[in-house]
Amino acid sequence: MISAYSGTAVRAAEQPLLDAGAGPDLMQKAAYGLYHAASGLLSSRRGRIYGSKTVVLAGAGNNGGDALYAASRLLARGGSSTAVLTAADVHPAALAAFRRRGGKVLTLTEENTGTVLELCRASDLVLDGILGTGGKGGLRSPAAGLAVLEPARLRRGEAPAVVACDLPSGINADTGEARGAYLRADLTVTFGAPKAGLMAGPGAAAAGQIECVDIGLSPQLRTAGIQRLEDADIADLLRPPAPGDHKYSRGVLGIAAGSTKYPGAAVLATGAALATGVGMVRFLGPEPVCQLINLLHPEAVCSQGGVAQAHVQAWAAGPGAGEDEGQLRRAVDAMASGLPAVIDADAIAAAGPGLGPQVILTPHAGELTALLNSLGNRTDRAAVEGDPLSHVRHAADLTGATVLLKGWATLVAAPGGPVYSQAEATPWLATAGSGDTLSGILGALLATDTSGPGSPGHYARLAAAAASIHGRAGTLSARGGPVEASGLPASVRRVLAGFLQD
Ligand SMILES: NC(=O)C1=CN([C@@H]2O[C@H](COP(=O)(O)OP(=O)(O)OC[C@H]3O[C@@H](n4cnc5c(N)ncnc54)[C@H](O)[C@@H]3O)[C@@H](O)[C@H]2O)[C@@H](O)CC1
Ligand SMILES: Nc1ncnc2c1ncn2[C@@H]1O[C@H](COP(=O)(O)OP(=O)(O)O)[C@@H](O)[C@H]1O
Ligand SMILES: [K+]
Repeated sequence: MISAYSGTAVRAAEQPLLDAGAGPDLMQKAAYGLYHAASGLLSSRRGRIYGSKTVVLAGAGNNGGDALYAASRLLARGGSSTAVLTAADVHPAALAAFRRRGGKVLTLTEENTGTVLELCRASDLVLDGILGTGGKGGLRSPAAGLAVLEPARLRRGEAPAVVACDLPSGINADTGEARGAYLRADLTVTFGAPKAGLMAGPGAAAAGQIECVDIGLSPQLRTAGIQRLEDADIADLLRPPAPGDHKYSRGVLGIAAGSTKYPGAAVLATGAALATGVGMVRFLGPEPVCQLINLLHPEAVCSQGGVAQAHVQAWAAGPGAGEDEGQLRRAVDAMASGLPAVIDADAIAAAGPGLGPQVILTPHAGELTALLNSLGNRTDRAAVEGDPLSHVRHAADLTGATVLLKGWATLVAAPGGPVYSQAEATPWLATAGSGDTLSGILGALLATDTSGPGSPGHYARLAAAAASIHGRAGTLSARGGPVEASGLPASVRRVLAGFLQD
């Protein structure tokens, strides 16, 4: 499990060490970690450090100090380096050390921004040390002019690798918000602990890969702001069948998805649930959709009955329900059943206060906006996309349900409890029907779960695991190209086989 902390929490953890005079030592540890990661990147891109060109973007605070000390170490290995100062009062000792090693220095102005961008693009590496956890708001002029710099991962052809020192400059370390211009990175080398702002919203998309350097803060860090499940955590949540199992002991999932208008959603949700593994799928829906499911997934048991008549361990309801009154009624009944229930798409609008954490709402940003507005919380989609962390937390607290907000980094908030962020997906997953498969995956995990409600955040962990499996399946399906939602179940099977074999 990776635990991320707000910038505020990390700064509070640093304070006793700073009070004890350990500031310079912490900075050297941070700078060494940054140098180590940057030199690894340079070696993999061009074979050696000797002869490499680095541009350091250095702001007024300690973040600039870290970056300058790291660049000094690269200079010592035969690289060349130019420091571009974005503020007047850059860390004096770090700047002096950089100069002593032969680094060149220039000051950024609005007039020379074009030249500096060319210098960056002609280099091998850009170290972003403009702003760290002390940053307030987005980048201001003249540094704001550098925000057009694209990291190598987003460019075709030659481009410098951009390495963010602690966090991409301009990103809010607590929330991941960008309240103005910000830089994007290929790699973020973060100090002490990952910042929550690297795992949510614009910050998550800007950070690139995240590497954490231990500078000895762990004993001081208490409550994580965001957690991320890793392989072992997900494997722990999976329930492969045991020798004594039969189909009912494994778990039965009730699916109320699809409508005569959107029959495909039923096929995708059912296909993904079967690929994730359940004892049985009981499918409820209108006659023509049942016929389609019988044809494409003959193992599913179909009926046009209601939720009360179906004996299941969990529900997945809502995908492709459209305005089908029968399906929307089933989703409402599933929410009220007390059983674990994934509620997606059109059915999310029926959610209100007083739900339990076993109800998992799975909105995208538009659906979350509508839900919050319906609960009297005026907001718009841009605000949700700008600060998904606060909005997903708020929705979980207002409804009492677990809320999974889809996106590049999918966030899952338990009411009053932990928040998880999973970012294994590829933007190719942003395709019609992909959300329907997520409902099926999560429904199957809920139906086969035998550990019960247990600890707070249990359902949020299952939802995070489903998002991770879905994201990995998307990445496997894509291999750098388009994804068709109907191909996802096959990849889900392969992802799970990987977990179960390890
Ligand atoms: N404090 C420590 O001992 C350690 C801190 N570390 C580094 O220190 C950083 C935090 O250092 P600081 O507190 O100096 O903060 P920053 O390095 O983030 O810099 C804040 C400075 O930038 C200015 N500023 C704030 N917002 C601005 C904006 N939007 N535009 C232009 N200027 C702006 C402020 O006036 C202040 O001078 C961390 O992110 C990390 O990189 C590391 O060296 C590890 C140890
Ligand atoms: N930019 C993105 N990068 C990675 N994954 C994304 C991105 N945008 C959306 N996704 C994922 O794709 C899926 C889309 O779901 P959804 O919007 O419900 O689609 P649909 O309703 O058409 O099935 C979600 O799992 C979401 O997390
Ligand atoms: K930075």
